[in-house]
Amino acid sequence: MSRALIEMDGASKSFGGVKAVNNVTFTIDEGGVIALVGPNGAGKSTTFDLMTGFQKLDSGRRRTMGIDTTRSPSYRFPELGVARTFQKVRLFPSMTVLENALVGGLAKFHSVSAAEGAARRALERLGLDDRADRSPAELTLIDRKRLELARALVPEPTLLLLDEVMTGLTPHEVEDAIMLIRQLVDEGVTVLLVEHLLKVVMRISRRVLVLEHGQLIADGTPDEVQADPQVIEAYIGVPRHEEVDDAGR
Ligand SMILES: Nc1ncnc2c1ncn2[C@@H]1O[C@H](COP(=O)(O)OP(=O)(O)OP(=O)(O)O)[C@@H](O)[C@H]1O
Repeated sequence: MSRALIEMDGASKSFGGVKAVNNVTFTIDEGGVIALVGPNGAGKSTTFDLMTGFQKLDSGRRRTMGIDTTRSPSYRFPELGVARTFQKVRLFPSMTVLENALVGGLAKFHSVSAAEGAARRALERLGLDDRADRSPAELTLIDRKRLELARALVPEPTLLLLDEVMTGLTPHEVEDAIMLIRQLVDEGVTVLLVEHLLKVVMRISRRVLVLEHGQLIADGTPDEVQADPQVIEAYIGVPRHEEVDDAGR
């Protein structure tokens, strides 16, 4: 069996009376693309926050690269090989594009010049190197997303968590994003996606986890998950025969 990168054991998180994540257990093993899907408010982003130390677990445990990180803060994760993007792009407006990318490498490299080298390589990869000295305010939405992805790549992660990076992209931009994800996988990066574009998810993932109301209701291959009645009911909300009818078959 391949190496366990992140193990969540009985993870729970509530906000007031809302159980955002409710006793969830899963392991993210190494290799390929894995997706975390579910309806709006199912707890996907909170699960990402719990996996990366951006939210404290109310109960349950977390291991990262085999180390108990249940109480570790978010800044420890890049050096462990885990990086992420956010659903709402988080950039520093008073810093340049290069500086925003470079921040992603400080915890890993412990030297500004090494982090700057990695940041320049990541910006080049995302096609932003010609705007390194600009303000992020001058970038379009897609380029701000690219910059956030560049920042996540700077520490050269083993596991990359992408929170809805394809939302709002044109079909052409989605294909570019898929190509980049596949290149990263070829280089040995494991990619965990939260994504609403189900067709894309089913095309590129080897494994799909489904959350509903904070609980894990399915975990399997795209074919297994799409055939699961609980998933069809909860997530797609349309009985299978109606879907088939819609497709004109
Ligand atoms: N910081 C917070 N404070 C209060 N409630 C929160 C907070 N973060 C999330 N929630 C609530 O927890 C639940 C799960 O939210 P979460 O954002 O994790 O779901 P999601 O699956 O990522 O949703 P979406 O697909 O809409 O992004 C929702 O009911 C949400 O309103």
